[in-house]
Amino acid sequence: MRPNQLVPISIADLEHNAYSTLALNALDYYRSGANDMQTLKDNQEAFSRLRLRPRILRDVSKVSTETTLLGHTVSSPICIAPTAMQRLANDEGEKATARAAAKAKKCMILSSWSTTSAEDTIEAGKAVPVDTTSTGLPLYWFQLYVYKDRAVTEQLIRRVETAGYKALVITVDTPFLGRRLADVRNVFKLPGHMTMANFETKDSKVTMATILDKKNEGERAAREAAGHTSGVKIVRQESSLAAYVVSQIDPTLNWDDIAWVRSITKLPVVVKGVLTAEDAKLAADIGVEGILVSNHGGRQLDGVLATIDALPEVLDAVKGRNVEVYMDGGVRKGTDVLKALALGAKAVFLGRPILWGLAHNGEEGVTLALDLIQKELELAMALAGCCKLSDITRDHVQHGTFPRSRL
Ligand SMILES: Cc1cc2nc3c(=O)[nH]c(=O)nc-3n(C[C@H](O)[C@H](O)[C@H](O)COP(=O)(O)O)c2cc1C
Ligand SMILES: CC(C)CC(=O)C(=O)O
Repeated sequence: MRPNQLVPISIADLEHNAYSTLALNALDYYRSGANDMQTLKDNQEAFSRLRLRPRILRDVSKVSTETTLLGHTVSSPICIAPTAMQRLANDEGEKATARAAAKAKKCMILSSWSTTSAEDTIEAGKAVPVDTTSTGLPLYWFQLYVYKDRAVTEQLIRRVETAGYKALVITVDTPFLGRRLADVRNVFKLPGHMTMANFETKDSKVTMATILDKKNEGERAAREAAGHTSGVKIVRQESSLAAYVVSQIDPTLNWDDIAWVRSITKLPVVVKGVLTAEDAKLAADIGVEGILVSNHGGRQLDGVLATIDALPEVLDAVKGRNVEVYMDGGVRKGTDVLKALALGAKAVFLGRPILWGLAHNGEEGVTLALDLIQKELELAMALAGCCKLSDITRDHVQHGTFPRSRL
């Protein structure tokens, strides 16, 4: 361990350590939110505006967090959100995360923009022997960005169906990339030896580096055509990711496309990026199996509600409908998980905490991150008088610090 690093006993410690482990390019990409990062900050702060209402004298000697997600039993409602390019944190990247998910029997969503292919990632998870002393199995879902080229999208769906992913999570909050200022300043790009592994063909390796090089070539040609000499400082810098999103991702995406995806696959569909009652109703009307309340970790539209604050209106809007509701954003502690479950979320997903674990030491670090927050949840449940997830109710949480009787 480096001199200023901590022996990690919380997600906050893992984050602290990652700041001195990761290269600036990767650290900034992982930690940033869009623009002023108001929503990024609020995602965590909103949890601390909620207060817990524990019950006592309930025999909490045994606590179970087992649950089901779209019909599959997993050990816990704590899951892994899709984060792109995990090999920036550790060379084993997505494989390390998949193995840690397998050991913990938790659900992992793989990003479309992983630096390990969908097949190699799930194979790494499947190679981990299953712990038969408890029920449940690891579960892998695939996050889908819908490409302009629908043939590319469909081909990817077929691949992940064959590989064994059990749901498609369509991200709907990224018609364009949010403006993350640090990435713009760093002119973020993926190192040349890493690829967007799901989009590699024999003839062309899609790397951020090649995309950026092409773009800079274009800019140089434009400057020269305008009478400037080459070597002039680039005035309009851009992150290569933003350019990649513009070139590949379909900003015309709409509800008909969600219906189209549903029509070409038997896999259940989860819509990721819902923040309002209006859209939750539309998602339920179209028949999706899951809604992930998410603001993309504060990386897209800055100034939107913290997800824990948006969760209640989404839940109210689809009450009684056949759709599971999950949330992500700012979940860092067991008590955060308990608050989200008390409000009614079926599960929570962790984004950056997994990356901090990966940066700490690959698979072991992800296992540690998952274990720390899992143990915190179990303790919080016991201290709140809950032995199983169905014991957790909306009465276990309230807004603000006034006793409920005086609100
Ligand atoms: C570095 C990074 C990369 C991400 N990549 C993706 C992605 O490829 N697809 C996606 O749907 N969401 C992506 N997200 C958003 C996460 O899935 C998730 O919504 C968010 O990280 C949750 O917030 P948290 O980081 O506070 O836990 C990314 C987030 C981060 C921090
Ligand atoms: C490649 C990016 C669009 C992945 C992403 O969703 C993110 O960086 O937030």
